[in-house]
Amino acid sequence: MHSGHLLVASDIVKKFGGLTALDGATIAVPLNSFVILAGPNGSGKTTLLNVISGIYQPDRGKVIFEGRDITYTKPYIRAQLGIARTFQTPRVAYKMSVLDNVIFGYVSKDAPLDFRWKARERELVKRAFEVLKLVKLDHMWDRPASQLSGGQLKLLEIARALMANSKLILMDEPGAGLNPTLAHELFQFMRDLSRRGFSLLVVEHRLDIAADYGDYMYVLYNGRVLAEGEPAEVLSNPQVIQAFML
Ligand SMILES: Nc1ncnc2c1ncn2[C@@H]1O[C@H](COP(=O)(O)OP(=O)(O)OP(=O)(O)O)[C@@H](O)[C@H]1O
Repeated sequence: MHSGHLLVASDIVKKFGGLTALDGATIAVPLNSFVILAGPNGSGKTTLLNVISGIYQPDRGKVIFEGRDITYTKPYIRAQLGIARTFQTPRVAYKMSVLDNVIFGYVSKDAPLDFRWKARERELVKRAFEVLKLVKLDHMWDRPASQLSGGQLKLLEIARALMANSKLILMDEPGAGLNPTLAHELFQFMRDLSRRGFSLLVVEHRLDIAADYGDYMYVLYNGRVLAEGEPAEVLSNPQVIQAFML
């Protein structure tokens, strides 16, 4: 089961004291795919992203990335292996330029100063520009990140993940706070990325929009997978409709 997948999180249980946030959830992300993780508030979506990125360790279950068991590996090791995470509120350095955000997002903040200096070498700057071109922010390279719009900040976070050569990008509600036009553009961009060698696992509430672009959807409910499959099909499942109404 699930052979050939980039990531498999199987039978994940995560408890917070007496509360069971995840209760045996299993999801898989194939190579080159855009997978949507949906579910009502409190169903365990963010907790599952945190278990996959290593912020939490599960009480039961396994996380397998490229065939390797990473259930108990530290977040920075997972980042080195190719797992990137973006957050609901973009975590960028607002006073730094767009270009420096891409470069220094790649070089860890606790890296020694001379290493950080080396990061400015030509090759890295060149690559940062290529990545910025990909997210269409190259014309803004010397502006402080504070001048970017909400949608552009999300693209900047994606740029940092691309700069780090990530294979799997975990995103928490990228569509939040964007107008419908921008949300469509962002999801289209994410779909394009998934056709260029990156896989995405995305927690999203704007399902009316995201469903058009995702390859596969999981719906969590009370910490378990209630339904999975092609997005349009999943969203017309009566159990799913009921879960979202409760
Ligand atoms: N660090 C924590 N300590 C205690 N309880 C937590 C913690 N993190 C999450 N929970 C609880 O676990 C459950 C699942 O939360 P989680 O944030 O994963 O849900 P979610 O599906 O992402 O919800 P939302 O859509 O509202 O973001 C909730 O009941 C939440 O209160």
